[in-house]
Amino acid sequence: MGILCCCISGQSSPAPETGPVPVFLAPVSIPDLDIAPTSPGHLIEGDISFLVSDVTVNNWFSMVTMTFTRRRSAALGKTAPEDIELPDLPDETSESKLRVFTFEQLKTATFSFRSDMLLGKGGFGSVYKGLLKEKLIFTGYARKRRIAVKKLDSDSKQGLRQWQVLEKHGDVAEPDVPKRCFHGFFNAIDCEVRSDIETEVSFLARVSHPNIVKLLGYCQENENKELLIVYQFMEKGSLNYHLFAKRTDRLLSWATRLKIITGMARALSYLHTMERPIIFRDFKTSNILLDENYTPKLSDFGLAKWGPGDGSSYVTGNVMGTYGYVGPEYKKGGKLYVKSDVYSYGVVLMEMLTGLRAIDKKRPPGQQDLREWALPFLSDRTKLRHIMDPRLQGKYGTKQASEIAALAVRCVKANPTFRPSMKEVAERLDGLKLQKKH
Ligand SMILES: Nc1ncnc2c1ncn2[C@@H]1O[C@H](COP(=O)(O)OP(=O)(O)OP(=O)(O)O)[C@@H](O)[C@H]1O
Repeated sequence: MGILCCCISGQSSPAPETGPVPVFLAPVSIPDLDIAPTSPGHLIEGDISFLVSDVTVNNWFSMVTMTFTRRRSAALGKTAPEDIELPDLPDETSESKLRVFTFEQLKTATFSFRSDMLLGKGGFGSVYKGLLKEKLIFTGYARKRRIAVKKLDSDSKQGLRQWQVLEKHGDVAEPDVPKRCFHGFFNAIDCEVRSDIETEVSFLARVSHPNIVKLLGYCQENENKELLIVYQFMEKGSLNYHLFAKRTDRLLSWATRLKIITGMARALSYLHTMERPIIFRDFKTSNILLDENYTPKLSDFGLAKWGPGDGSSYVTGNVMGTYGYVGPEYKKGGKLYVKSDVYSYGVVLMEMLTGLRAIDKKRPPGQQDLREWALPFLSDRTKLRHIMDPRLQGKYGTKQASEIAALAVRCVKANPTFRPSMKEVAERLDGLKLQKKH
């Protein structure tokens, strides 16, 4: 892969007072990033390499001009150096744009996978916070870009675990657990048997949406048997951490809840209306991540599956998902529809209204399954307030809440054909003009 390096010239002319300083960019092919500091105007060093190799010249141009503008503003006392932020990586994530990391790079970024960098553990590995050093030599400013690194356990059992969740409750037959095997990240998508991590990367590499977590790259070092995935860092972690917290400092306001459900409806609608639809299959609060502004992003495509591509309405195969969120047509009948995601979305809507988990064995009998218990309250406007999350202390839009409750009831209909499409759900939520503040 050719690497572009931007050289700057023409610095002798005085910089204008406003607007970006003119810079001249010359693409130069260089063999690696140990650039001899002899050519004037090198802007980069260290781990900035991925920016150089991944961004287009346009991105480079905006980065350079921005840096100049900020540097000059800083000199004029307008901006403190620590305010400097690098532009985000390009939005389009495609296979070719993904960065291939070495294990050493990710080890350094996570301080050797230090325990205090651990963000959480999931079905097939642990997720660590990482800091990638990026330095702009020209300005002398450095910054660390935050990333999230998912490290696959050597013996991943996610598929098995998901099966057990369903099986424990006696809802499915003895599962035929797929054997773990590795096809390579991008060849696996059409294989019947593939690992969750392959599925995750191969789907995430094909999608791009503001409400879907961005895949930045991966590391696949066979000699070390290491498989790692690198994502954008999501500051506030997963939705369930906030929604079910007892602590009031993690309380999600009504406006934030609306922002989250609207963003998720858009993400699912995007997946379902792709040329060949993608069924997410494991929609739940722990797979919704929140950034610093509580913008929600769908994550964890480990169970995602291509939807029907031949005009039929469902696909079949092993039943996978999480108990409490799986529609009856799939759980009992093994038929997976695009609208099976709509069912799971409806259950999440109920959780967002009530602040209660989809399934909680600690609740009194009759209340343990949220869908069963909440349906009569959700269907009757006059009863809705009895089940609204008490932590909201009544601070919610009554009309909005009843409209969302009515949507939830439609989403969890036993027959998938009676459920709305995610496109319709997204449009209805948009129509409520919900996104004023969080
Ligand atoms: N991009 C990210 N930024 C910040 N935190 C993250 C990110 N991805 C995951 N995490 C954290 O790591 C935890 C584990 O994530 P992971 O996707 O492995 O598992 P999960 O979705 O919680 O569980 P499972 O995979 O079993 O469904 C999450 O709950 C979340 O708190």
